[in-house]
Amino acid sequence: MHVVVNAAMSADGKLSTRERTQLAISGEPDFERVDRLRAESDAVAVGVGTVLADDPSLTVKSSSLRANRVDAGRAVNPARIVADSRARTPADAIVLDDAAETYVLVSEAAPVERRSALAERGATLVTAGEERVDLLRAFATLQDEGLEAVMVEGGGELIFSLFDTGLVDELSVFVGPQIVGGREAPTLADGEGFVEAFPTLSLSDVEQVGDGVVLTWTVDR
Ligand SMILES: NC(=O)C1=CN([C@@H]2O[C@H](COP(=O)(O)OP(=O)(O)OC[C@H]3O[C@@H](n4cnc5c(N)ncnc54)[C@H](OP(=O)(O)O)[C@@H]3O)[C@@H](O)[C@H]2O)C=CC1
Ligand SMILES: Nc1nc(O)c(N)c(N[C@@H]2O[C@H](COP(=O)(O)O)[C@@H](O)[C@H]2O)n1
Repeated sequence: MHVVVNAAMSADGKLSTRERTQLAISGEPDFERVDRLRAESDAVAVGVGTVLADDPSLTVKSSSLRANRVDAGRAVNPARIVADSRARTPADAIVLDDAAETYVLVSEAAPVERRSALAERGATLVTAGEERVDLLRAFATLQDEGLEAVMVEGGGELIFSLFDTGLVDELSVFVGPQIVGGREAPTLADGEGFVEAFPTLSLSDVEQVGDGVVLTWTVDR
């Protein structure tokens, strides 16, 4: 499996505001780049915090990119993955529509009625971990399901955990020209934070995109 994290952050490293509502950091040229990345992926992953905050669709927006996928014998959209220990994804969340297959990663602690509600909406549930999703085990199951190229869009809690478990191969970040501030505002990597054994990165590309810059790194092993 190859895991790419892609996100957009302000110049001060924030993914959104302290109110945790969706913030347009990048513009059209970056959305097109993100759309291409999605189109190349077998699946697009987010944490349930992003589902609750943004209600994203995580689908490919360009009709020609969708057509290319179908011509190549792939599903019209990549699958969607939500890390959601307690199955809090609302039954009417857009990620549960029929535009793509959706995997919800849950823990043993997910209430039965919540699991049933998601299964009724067509989600495939992957159970791994007692209280919180065990990402290593869950991603191994996803790989067994044939998902090789996985793009992770956020948010900061999920991104930190993926670095913590050593699952990330590549990181690309659009850095936009604004300061958001706020000690409670989500950053690219939140969680508990590292105090030692920091994951290190090797810069592979720098590209100006619109009024920002996209930095691409590979993760050192
Ligand atoms: N600018 C950008 O590119 C992006 C911005 N965002 C923004 O980020 C914010 C949401 O980010 P954030 O609040 O960090 O939420 P996340 O999307 O990272 O979701 C975090 C939640 O995922 C669940 N989860 C399940 N298993 C794990 C695990 N092993 N490790 C970590 N989390 C796990 C947890 O909930 P539980 O314990 O219930 O399972 C956790 O609270 C929003 O404001 C959104 O707008 C989001 C994506 C991209
Ligand atoms: N690339 C990018 N730039 C921003 O400024 C953003 N706020 C985000 N957010 C991510 O995009 C998701 C929305 O996807 P849909 O348009 O609904 O398909 C959102 O949930 C974040 O993951 N990304």
